Amino acid sequence: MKKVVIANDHGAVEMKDEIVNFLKQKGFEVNDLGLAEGESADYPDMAELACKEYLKGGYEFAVVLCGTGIGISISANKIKGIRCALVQNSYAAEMTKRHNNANVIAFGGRVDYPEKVTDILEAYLNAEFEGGRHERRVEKIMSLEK
Ligand SMILES: O=C(CO)[C@H](O)[C@H](O)[C@H](O)COP(=O)(O)O
Repeated sequence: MKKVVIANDHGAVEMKDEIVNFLKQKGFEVNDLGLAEGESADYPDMAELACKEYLKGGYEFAVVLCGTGIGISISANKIKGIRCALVQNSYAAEMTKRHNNANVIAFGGRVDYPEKVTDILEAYLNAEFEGGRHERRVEKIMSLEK
């Protein structure tokens, strides 16, 4: 079964639950490392949890969420091997897979999106990395870690 790991801080519990249910309906096994209602944590810690678990291998991608998605995506992108995209709509979600081959996708639980967040995630799921000139650019992104 295809696996996904997900984590959230207290700013995105409801949205995390919506995404977990959606991914399960899509046939993913979801490793939910995030918070439930009433719990609280700092978003860099939740980014580290999800991304380090993802990097162990066996996962298709990871999802991270905080109130805006900003803090947790900044944190995720500090971890070697991670290309985290904070996406605002389906177009960005599709393109970050096609062009950046993002391995982590971030959302903000307190953000008003123009579409259902699950539709945005679906655009990412349905897209494929194009390779070609984008491979070279992704390699350049990764070489910035050195
Ligand atoms: O960090 C954030 C934005 O970059 C997230 O929105 C966090 O969820 C937010 O900082 C949490 O703030 P709170 O006052 O502890 O609810």
